[in-house]
Amino acid sequence: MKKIRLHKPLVRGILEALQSAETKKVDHVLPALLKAQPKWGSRDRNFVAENTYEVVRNKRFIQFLLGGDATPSKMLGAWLILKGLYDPEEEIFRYLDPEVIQDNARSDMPLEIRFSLPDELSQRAKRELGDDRWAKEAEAMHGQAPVYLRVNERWITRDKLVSVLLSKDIAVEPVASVPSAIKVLKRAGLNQLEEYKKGFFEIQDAGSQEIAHFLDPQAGEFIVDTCAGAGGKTLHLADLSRNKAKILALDVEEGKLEELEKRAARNRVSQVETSLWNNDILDQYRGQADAVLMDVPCSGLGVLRRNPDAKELLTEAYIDSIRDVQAEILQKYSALVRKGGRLVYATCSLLPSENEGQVKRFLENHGDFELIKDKQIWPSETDFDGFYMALLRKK
Ligand SMILES: C[S@@+](CC[C@H](N)C(=O)[O-])C[C@H]1O[C@@H](n2cnc3c(N)ncnc32)[C@H](O)[C@@H]1O
Repeated sequence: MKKIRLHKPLVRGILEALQSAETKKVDHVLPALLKAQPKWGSRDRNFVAENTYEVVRNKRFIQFLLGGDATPSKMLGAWLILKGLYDPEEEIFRYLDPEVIQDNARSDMPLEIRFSLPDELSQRAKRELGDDRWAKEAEAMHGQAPVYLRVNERWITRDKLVSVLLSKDIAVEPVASVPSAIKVLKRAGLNQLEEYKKGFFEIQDAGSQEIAHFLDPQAGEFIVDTCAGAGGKTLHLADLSRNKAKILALDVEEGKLEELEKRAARNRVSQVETSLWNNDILDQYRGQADAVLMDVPCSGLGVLRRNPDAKELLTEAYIDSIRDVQAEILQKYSALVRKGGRLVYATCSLLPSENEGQVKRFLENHGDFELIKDKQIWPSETDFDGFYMALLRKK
């Protein structure tokens, strides 16, 4: 195997991140670590970030290569060997045999090991989706997630933003099937750009963008976004309605709504009001909303590749409990929809029990609603994250 020299501080940086990631979320660990190294250039930063994420994402697979549980140091060594980066001078490669590791990687192994999935989660997905569909989706969701932008069409057209970004050497292309989406072909410091600071675009998966289009907000409407979080979809609804719909953004977490308000200021959106969920909201707005978006909490199975360390948490018990929350939100907030009004129920899950199953159960108990259309976005067919959305109408 070809030997190369690895830059020691970078190897130490990855190791430090991996050690911290044993007890903390990798999303929290990495930014702090990179911030403490202002002298690293963008290539070095990418090298550290990518390899940290990859080792976390491939944990079970790497353990298989090493014949069992292993230290972060050995895991990183094995991973770099697989990528063809081998430096026998480096401590992390000591006691590792590159040939054995490469042979092990070529051997037959179940999908749960190949894609580092917990057995319980994978069994559930197979039961609900069937083996073939799950195999395709697990593979599609295994790698690094692509980056997409959502253009704020109130401020700039998509074509114009594409040409501005290309002129700055940022490789991008429009996404044919989603009118607001641009795919970023090579990672770049997007949130440092003047265009971002001016609110010309947000960073948002293309599948996620389909949800606001599904609701089709109109100027003059009163819209409630019941699970607004930090406002990814709220802001898109505001842009599509040309900032002319009145939007009430609700959530149960204050910190997220505060973030939404900051983003709304950057997007120059003025028609959004935020509120923590409380029972008075129902009394105040019962039967008044022209449209309600329920972007409910879910297993997040469709966004696994963005949260490589979250999959361990997706036990049967957790998925069942989150389904109860979804049913409760549907039941409770549907009272906000006016007669003839629209309701969009959405998740970032692939599981029918969180998706069409929930909608079916809701319709069985709510004869005053009807299903207009629904859609499942499959990562394997789109390279977007996996989302489900259903458009219902109150009769
Ligand atoms: C899928 S996330 C929403 C993402 C957000 N719409 C966006 O586009 O960025 C689901 C949100 O539901 C919120 N949530 C959880 N339980 C809730 C409840 N009972 N009522 C309202 N929101 C709830 C969570 O705090 C979380 O922000």
